[in-house]
Amino acid sequence: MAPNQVKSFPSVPLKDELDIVIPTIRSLDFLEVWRPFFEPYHLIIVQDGDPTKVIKVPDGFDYDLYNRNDINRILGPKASCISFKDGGCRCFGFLVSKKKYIYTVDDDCFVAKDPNGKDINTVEQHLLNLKTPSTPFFFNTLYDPYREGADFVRGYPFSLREGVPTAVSHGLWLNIPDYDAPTQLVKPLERNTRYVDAVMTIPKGAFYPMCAMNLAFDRELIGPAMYFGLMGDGQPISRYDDMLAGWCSKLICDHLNLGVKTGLPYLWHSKASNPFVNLKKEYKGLFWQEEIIPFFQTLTLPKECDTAAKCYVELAKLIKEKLNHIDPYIVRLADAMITWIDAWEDFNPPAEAVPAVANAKKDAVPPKKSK
Ligand SMILES: O=c1ccn([C@@H]2O[C@H](COP(=O)(O)OP(=O)(O)O[C@H]3OC[C@H](O)[C@H](O)[C@H]3O)[C@@H](O)[C@H]2O)c(=O)[nH]1
Ligand SMILES: [Mn+2]
Repeated sequence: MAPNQVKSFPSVPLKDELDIVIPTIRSLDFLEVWRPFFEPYHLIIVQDGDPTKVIKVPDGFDYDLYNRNDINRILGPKASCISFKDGGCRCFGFLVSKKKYIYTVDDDCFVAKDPNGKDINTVEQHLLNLKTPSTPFFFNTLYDPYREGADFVRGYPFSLREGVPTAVSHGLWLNIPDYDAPTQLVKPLERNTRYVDAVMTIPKGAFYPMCAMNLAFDRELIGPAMYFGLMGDGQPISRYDDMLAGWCSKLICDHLNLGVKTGLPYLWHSKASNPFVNLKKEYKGLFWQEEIIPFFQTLTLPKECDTAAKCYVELAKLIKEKLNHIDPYIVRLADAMITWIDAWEDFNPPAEAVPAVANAKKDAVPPKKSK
């Protein structure tokens, strides 16, 4: 069946293909409203903050919960690359998962309703987005041609209609939009009530502010690039975890001819974090990005970089070399990017890796398992 004939998607949960990763420093009570959609899946919960705090997981969910002690024990010195006191700690869950797809969601996000009043199954829509091709080389004005009731419009080159594999599916949010602190401060009461029934491929060469609140990706295609940086405690910046991963993953997707989609599904984001606290955390990013983003926009990776991991190592080197004048932190970040790839390959050995390394991880002490 040609990809543009994929019009619907079995609602049977693909529990062997996807893990759900949740970073939390608060509570997991939100899982109750997601139960119909999440219960079939394995959850990887990354508990941030005080590891002695007991975070209750509602009964009936299959999960592994990792706190900071687990991360330190499992990664050893390489744990230094995982943020503490920042939602970016979630990338530890991406590392230890063994599934093809990841869905990551924040603990203040709830099930939204579509215009017909139907609960939105975000997992199902993300899987549809990821399992149908993207069209980064030529924009289809009727948006995603692989969706029910859509197709390629007149003039769309037939040579491009197969599309490319989709690596990232970026969902959106009703109610509290993902605004930066200055915008939150001047528009504290603004709520997003606009449901746009569209999924579109972000064109090759265009970057975007990737938000991790409602995000899915193909680990096998782009997992190594989904590092959420060194943020939070002990770092000069926070809340740019997903932005860094967005810049890096989009550059690498463009280089490897992989696609990134944004749009449906929506969820309901309920918690507006404190804009004054957020400003303190993210302000350096507001002006650093004015220099970092043009760096990404003008960067070309060598053609020898034919995997996400190889691209990422090269990118870390270039960031260290070209951006270190911004702040000494950039050097630490670039080094942490390399540590991340080392840790990634410990858990996800490349085909030619020595089996002994892979076995070493089997001896790692298991985390707190579900009941
Ligand atoms: O120190 C921390 C702070 C938060 N978390 C967990 O991360 C998730 C997001 O936290 P929060 O809802 O407070 O963030 P927002 O202000 O809504 O903005 C988010 O936008 C999307 C990205 O996730 C971004 O990183 C956030 O800035 C939530 O699950 C918290 O429990 C944490 O683990 N450690
Ligand atoms: Mn939030």
